[in-house]
Amino acid sequence: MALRAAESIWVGAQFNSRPDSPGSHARPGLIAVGRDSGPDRLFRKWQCRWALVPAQTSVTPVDDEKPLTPEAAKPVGATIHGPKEIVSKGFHRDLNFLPRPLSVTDDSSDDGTKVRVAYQGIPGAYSEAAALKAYPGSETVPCDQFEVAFKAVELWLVDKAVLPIENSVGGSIHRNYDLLLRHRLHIVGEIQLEVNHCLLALPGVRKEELKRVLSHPQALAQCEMTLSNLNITRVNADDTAGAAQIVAASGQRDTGAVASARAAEIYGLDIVAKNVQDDANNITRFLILAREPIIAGNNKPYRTSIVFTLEEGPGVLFKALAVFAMRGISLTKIESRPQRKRPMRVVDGSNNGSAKYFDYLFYIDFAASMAEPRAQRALGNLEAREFARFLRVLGSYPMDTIR
Ligand SMILES: O=C(O)C(=O)C[C@]1(C(=O)O)C=C[C@@H](O)C=C1
Repeated sequence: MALRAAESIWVGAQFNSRPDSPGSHARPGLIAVGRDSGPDRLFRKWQCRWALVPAQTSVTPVDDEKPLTPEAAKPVGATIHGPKEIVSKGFHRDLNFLPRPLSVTDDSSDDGTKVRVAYQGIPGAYSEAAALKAYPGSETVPCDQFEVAFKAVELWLVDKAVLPIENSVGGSIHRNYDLLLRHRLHIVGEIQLEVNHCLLALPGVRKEELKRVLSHPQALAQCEMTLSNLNITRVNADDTAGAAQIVAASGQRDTGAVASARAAEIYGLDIVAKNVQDDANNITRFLILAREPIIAGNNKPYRTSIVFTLEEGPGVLFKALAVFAMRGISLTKIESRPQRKRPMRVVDGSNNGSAKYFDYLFYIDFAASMAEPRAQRALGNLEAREFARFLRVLGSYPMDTIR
């Protein structure tokens, strides 16, 4: 029996199913196990595998089920491809009730209903457009804050969350980097959206009449030059569509909003100027988050996102990054964020007194899949050579290309 972990069993059996669905109970025979030693342990640690194991594991048997026989436990590989290929011997119930194994593309909910996707903002926000681009025909669920979207996934209120992480003009959305670490969701995909901002106002208003404009801070930053030229005061709002809604409700003719053409339609505003962003190529990259990771493949370009902290010493960041360069792996993004729980590090400079440094978390995206041995070795090296004090793989997922 493969992958019978002599070491610890560290992943539960409840993947891809709702807590109240019949398949969500831990079943004897099907459990996700991961080993914590061996050459590709990091990969296994992150990726987790399905294996069939006999009932005398720590899983509580469901009353009316027979324990799985060793014969039925044989086709370990079959569980990766789907429950239908599992030999049915030993089970009382329809095998379709079993939890689904992880899959590369996971775009339907377990019971065949529409995927529910959380986003921050209200209808007409760019994040809603990104959610629909990622999951056409899905049911989009507005959330008033980024953190609410994270919680909605964790609490099974939705299946996925689509959240902005960086913009080609405004840069990183730091709040979401921080939340990625604070919550235990997995990045299962990304989506890039061309953002074309419009200046919206009450019907009949000309853009010269506007004294004030409301929008999301990122959107205002993306239109910095245009708004300065028009000499308009900028006011922050929770999201672009929310700004449009406020303008529509306020009835103030001197107040406009920077938002999408769809927001103008929804909230009954006029578009007084189109494409008001400073850069014609204004692209926002969104992450797709889920409760379970996907199994990374290598049939298309993949990106992997990790976060780590470093040990002290000269050139440690250089050495950490070298583990990728030495294996020909390109880094596509590096972001550092202060460590909230340990913001300062005191380094004893002996005769010269001690110095205080800010302590950082490093978020790195690299262009390789965790299915590739070179990526597994790079991370193994990062951890084994002890450059990294803490390391977490946030996800390994197919890269999006502009469509
Ligand atoms: O306010 C919205 O419409 C959003 O979806 C948020 C957001 C962001 O947070 O960056 C998304 C895309 C644009 O870059 C501007 C704003």
